[in-house]
Amino acid sequence: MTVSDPVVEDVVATISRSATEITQGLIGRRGAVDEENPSGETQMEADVWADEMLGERLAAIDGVGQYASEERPEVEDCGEDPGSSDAYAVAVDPLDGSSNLRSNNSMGTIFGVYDAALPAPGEDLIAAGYVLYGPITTMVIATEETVAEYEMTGGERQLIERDITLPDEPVVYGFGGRVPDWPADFERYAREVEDELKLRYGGAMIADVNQVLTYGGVFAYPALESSPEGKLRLQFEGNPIGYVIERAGGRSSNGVKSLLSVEPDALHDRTPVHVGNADLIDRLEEALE
Ligand SMILES: O=P(O)(O)OC[C@H]1O[C@](O)(COP(=O)(O)O)[C@@H](O)[C@@H]1O
Ligand SMILES: [Mg+2]
Ligand SMILES: [Mg+2]
Repeated sequence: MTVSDPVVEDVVATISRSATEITQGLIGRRGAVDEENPSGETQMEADVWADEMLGERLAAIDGVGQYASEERPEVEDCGEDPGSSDAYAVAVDPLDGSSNLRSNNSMGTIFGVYDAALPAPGEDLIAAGYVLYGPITTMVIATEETVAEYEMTGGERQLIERDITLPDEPVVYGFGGRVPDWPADFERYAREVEDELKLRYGGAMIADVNQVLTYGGVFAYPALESSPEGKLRLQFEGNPIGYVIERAGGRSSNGVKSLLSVEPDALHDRTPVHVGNADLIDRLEEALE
């Protein structure tokens, strides 16, 4: 199944082809480099390498006017200005969960295609999705039409399921941050959820969110006492994942409202992230009031 917008299809096909190379290229790139990304986090060799590969390939697509990534400070202009023409902007988290490289656990690649110049609110997304490097490599793509899952074989994607929606009965939860660093109102909510659902937390948002999409439940990287904006980045993580989960019938929230309606101030803004079954996110917002 191809995506009906040709530019989005090109973006998706480019990421699909790169996914196999990324899994193979992780070997030998599991160490840290002596640099920090714009969020002040240590970069791994594979973070920098995957960003360079995806940046070069995505910027070369006709109709992609901007490329931005978690790993580089500024938006790269690569053609038309997305704010004033037919071009789109692509925002990428080249490797999500790269601290899992050393321990060889799951990771992902996240992308969002915005019909606006970056930074932009998630309401300007026209497509978003992710690659999950698990025991097999899969891809989830959300567009205005559908949410679909693919298995990746040798750079080609094979449709497994379309019109994916979150199961009605939630099963799993995963919450990031150290418990003593959780604000008291979030901790009270977490205690309730713990009684109802099973813990699944693996340290890569994509892997944890894919469990929520598959089994139903809630994923959060909440506001912390030490970091009221949480850890995850709105443009590269919060918005794309909020879009996927909302397109699949769930809800996203920064604690107050949909992640997609948050106006960004800067490219690398962080935000508390909560996504999952609608009633679990409604309860979260009530708990944080
Ligand atoms: O190590 P922690 O605090 O549990 O953080 C894990 C979270 O941080 C992240 O790894 C941040 O993403 P990056 O690896 O892209 O920086 C998320 O994928 C994950 O949910
Ligand atoms: Mg990430
Ligand atoms: Mg990353």
